[in-house]
Amino acid sequence: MSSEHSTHSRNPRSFPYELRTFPSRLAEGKVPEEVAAWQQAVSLGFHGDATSAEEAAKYVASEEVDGRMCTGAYLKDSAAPAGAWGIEYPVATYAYHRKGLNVGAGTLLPVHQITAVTVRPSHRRRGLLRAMMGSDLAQAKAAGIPIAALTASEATIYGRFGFGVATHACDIEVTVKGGLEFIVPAAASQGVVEIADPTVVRDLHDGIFARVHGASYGSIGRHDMYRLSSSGQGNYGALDPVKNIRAALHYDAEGAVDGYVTYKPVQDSGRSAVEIVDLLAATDAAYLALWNFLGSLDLIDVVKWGMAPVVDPLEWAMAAKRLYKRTGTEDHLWLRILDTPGALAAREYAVDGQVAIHVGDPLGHASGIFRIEIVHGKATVTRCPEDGSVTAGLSMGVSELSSLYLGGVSARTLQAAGRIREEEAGAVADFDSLFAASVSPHCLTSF
Ligand SMILES: CC(=O)SCCNC(=O)CCNC(=O)[C@H](O)C(C)(C)COP(=O)(O)OP(=O)(O)OC[C@H]1O[C@@H](n2cnc3c(N)ncnc32)[C@H](O)[C@@H]1OP(=O)(O)O
Repeated sequence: MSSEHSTHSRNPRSFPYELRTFPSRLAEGKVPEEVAAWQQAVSLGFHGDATSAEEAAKYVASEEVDGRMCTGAYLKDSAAPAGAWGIEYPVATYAYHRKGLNVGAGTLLPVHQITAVTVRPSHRRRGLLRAMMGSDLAQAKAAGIPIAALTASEATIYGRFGFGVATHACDIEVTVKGGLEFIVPAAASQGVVEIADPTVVRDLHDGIFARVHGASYGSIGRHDMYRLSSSGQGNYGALDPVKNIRAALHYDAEGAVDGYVTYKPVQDSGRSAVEIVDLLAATDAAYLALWNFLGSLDLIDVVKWGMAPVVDPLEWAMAAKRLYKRTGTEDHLWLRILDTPGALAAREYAVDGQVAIHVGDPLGHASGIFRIEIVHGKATVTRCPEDGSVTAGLSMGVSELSSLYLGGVSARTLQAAGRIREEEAGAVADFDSLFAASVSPHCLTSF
């Protein structure tokens, strides 16, 4: 039995549950009962509708593409009467799939993406999340995965497990009444934008996303359901196509599609608005041209988007910068380094230099003193003895290192926030010169 399929036993008095891990996959075209019960528990945890058999089959078919592994926590025994949710329904759920994280220089680092974390209301605050997380991160580390990731329902949950915010997403509102004016109009009118049936986006999604992913620092792989949700062809909780979603494609000079936007009209405090469902642009030209198109929509006052980058070229392209309003900024991608040398050596660095850091990790996966030496943009990371012979310039927790990893926040900022300690004068500045990123990391994927 592989470690990923193991059953864990604990003292029944303190932990009357067993954890079981299994793949989300169809068996002879049908959803296995264990997987169906797990899907119901997830719906319950997120206050969704009960999942129909037809929906469960579609979810599982999609999750099979991702190689999703599900963990359930099951009561070892229960006095529940027949028909009630007894030992066959998990009281807690947890899942992962593994894709890639763009860490620069064309490297897609294997990443362990955690999702579908729920604990039944009647079993909360008894350590179920802690048990599932502890067991899962240990297995990911043992499998050689250098980093874990999630997008969180609340910002207060995951720091204690060593996760740190690595990217943010912004809510923006762009006033487009009368059209968008660009400082360099030619930069926003390359190629052609044309309306398409949204089903076309479902089929184009994977190819275009692969290009965007490969080119976008901080991007994380998308699960299969994105083909449907981006194109309005269904999502968790609602598999019927959404009728008011529209799509426009961007064609490059050779006539190849290198970007798209899907959007839908919404009423917004008396204003006529469209909301972007998904916008993928493999080139700068496609990005501005798609915005130029959105700016040309008649009868629309404002375009809204919830996934804009922290530093957005659109804002700098617009003649009337004040018509671009950032209405919110939220934590988006949380990372959790599991293998400090592996993760740090994979990242791209702009300048050469060296720094030594001390990393604390209550779970032990990432902790130690590490010397990071960068030559020609490549890091060599050496674990140092902890016998006092090596002094680290900086001390931080794994959550802080995970936030610093992509350069989305500086060590100076975390020092000012009281979260990292400078042990040797100048170490914060040295660290920042090495870890600074020329582009702000941005991730267009939630999971
Ligand atoms: C990646 C994702 O899937 S994000 C989705 C997360 N899921 C949800 O939001 C669904 C609704 N919420 C839930 O199902 C549960 O409340 C969960 C999963 C958030 C927490 O599960 P629990 O089993 O209650 O957590 P557990 O008892 O293991 O608590 C572990 C620690 O986290 C803390 N904690 C748990 N939930 C929260 C919370 N919502 N906010 C702040 N702290 C929390 C606990 O206080 C405890 O802290 P401590 O060990 O430092 O004392």
